[in-house]
Amino acid sequence: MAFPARHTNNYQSELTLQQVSQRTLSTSPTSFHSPPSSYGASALTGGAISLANAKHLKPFATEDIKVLLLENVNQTGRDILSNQGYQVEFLKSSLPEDQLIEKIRDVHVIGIRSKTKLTARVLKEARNLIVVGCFCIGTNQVDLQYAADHGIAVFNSPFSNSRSVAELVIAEIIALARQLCDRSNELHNGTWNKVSSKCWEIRGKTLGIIGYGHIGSQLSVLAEAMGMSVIFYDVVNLMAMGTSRQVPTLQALLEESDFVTCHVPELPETKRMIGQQQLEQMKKGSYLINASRGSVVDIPALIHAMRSGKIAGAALDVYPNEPAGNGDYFNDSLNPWASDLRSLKNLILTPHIGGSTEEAQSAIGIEVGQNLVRYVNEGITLGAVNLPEVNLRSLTMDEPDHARVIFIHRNVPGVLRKVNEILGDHNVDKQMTDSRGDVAYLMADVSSVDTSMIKDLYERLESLSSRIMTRILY
Ligand SMILES: NC(=O)c1ccc[n+]([C@@H]2O[C@H](COP(=O)([O-])OP(=O)(O)OC[C@H]3O[C@@H](n4cnc5c(N)ncnc54)[C@H](O)[C@@H]3O)[C@@H](O)[C@H]2O)c1
Ligand SMILES: O=C(O)CC[C@@H](O)C(=O)O
Repeated sequence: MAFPARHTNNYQSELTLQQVSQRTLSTSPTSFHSPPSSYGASALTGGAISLANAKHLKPFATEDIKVLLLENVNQTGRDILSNQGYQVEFLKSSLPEDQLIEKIRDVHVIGIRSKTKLTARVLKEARNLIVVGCFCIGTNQVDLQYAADHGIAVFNSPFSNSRSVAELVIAEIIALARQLCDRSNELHNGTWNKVSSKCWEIRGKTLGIIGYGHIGSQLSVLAEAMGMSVIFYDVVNLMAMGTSRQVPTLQALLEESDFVTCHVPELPETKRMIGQQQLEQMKKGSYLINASRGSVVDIPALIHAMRSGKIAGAALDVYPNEPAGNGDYFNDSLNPWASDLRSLKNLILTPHIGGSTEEAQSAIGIEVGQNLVRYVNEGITLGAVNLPEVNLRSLTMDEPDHARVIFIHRNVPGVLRKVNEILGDHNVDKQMTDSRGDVAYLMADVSSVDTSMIKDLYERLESLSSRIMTRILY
């Protein structure tokens, strides 16, 4: 490459009118909705209503964008990236750290799901990386602060699989109440065991939801439709859906609920938030469900509570350690209590499939794929989880001598003055800057730039002491 790492090629971006108008109107991450698949089929893949006047941005350097997609990212996302002309390498599983480090050294874009740990140690080796796409909701697997401090944007799909998780939990509530999996397993083994003892309807029972965000609130609506009473506990004061009710403490929720289900993110405060003490506070004969993160429930404590009969059943979709790919890995060397867990009755164990439906994966592929393309091609950070959200309307063919300058920098006094001195020989048509913590993101479209000036602009911006990363798209 002619210039230091972390500047990038830029490819033609073919935009639909629909996208352009959404882009102009959207200023908040909450305004992002997962597009239906019919929308996604045309978006960024040569849609019928492409904006003829959109400027085709040219590469800054001559190399192609290299993309590494791990963990079986959906075809929709793969297509969006391949159709841009990027070099896309696709792997079905995640990679052990040493192999990940080898691969990540070259790539500009990486797409992962929940298994790939992008720690500071790994990201340090990612010399060319400009953006991470988490093709899922959770972003706890990425060191978001390290990424921001090094100008690497991180995107996710905040609610494309929420409905899938909520539906799985509904299925589990009924399955636990009826001991469905045990009866099915017995009959698979030839045993007819027709019992009604300790099998219940869910109508009239109380569901306690811990974490009333996208998934928790969706679940609340479904559970009430089936005749359950819903209470929830959340650190934020939230509007209750239907006739559900927020309770003031976790203990209040645990003491009142017949079913307790966890939908909190992985945070220091949520680590083992359901441990021995909380299990003791639950009603005798109640049920526990965890489809959030494996760190949230203390599993040895749950094993103890189930053996003692305090907890009548449980469903786990997530575990402290999960294998990198499919296979017979769920054993004691992965998690020391695995065989104890596997021996329990009325315990549903699923391999982190809460969001694994065709609908969810397809929508996630489209949403994250589009975010990545928009960031690589145009520097737009709308929806980023670790950088300020900055957006400018697209350059058009009527602006042939324009360049888009992106300057990610430390949020310290005096930077704008210095940047504008550098841009001062040109007309700054539009500019936006915003900060998030210690990192600020400046995007400016400048005119009267010919290609011979770009190297100079780039080098002068790179020489500023506040610089984290400079990109110039033209
Ligand atoms: N099993 C799966 O396949 C699967 C799929 C999607 C998401 N998830 C997990 O589920 C989590 C929740 O997803 P979401 O989309 O509903 O997230 P969300 O951010 O919309 O909601 C999380 C809620 O938890 C609350 N919260 C945070 N800390 C809390 C605490 N200490 N006590 C009580 N409430 C607290 C927040 O205020 C928020 O309302 C994700 O972070 C992800 O880890 C798992
Ligand atoms: O698909 C995955 O690997 C993760 C699913 C889920 O935990 C999420 O965070 O969206």
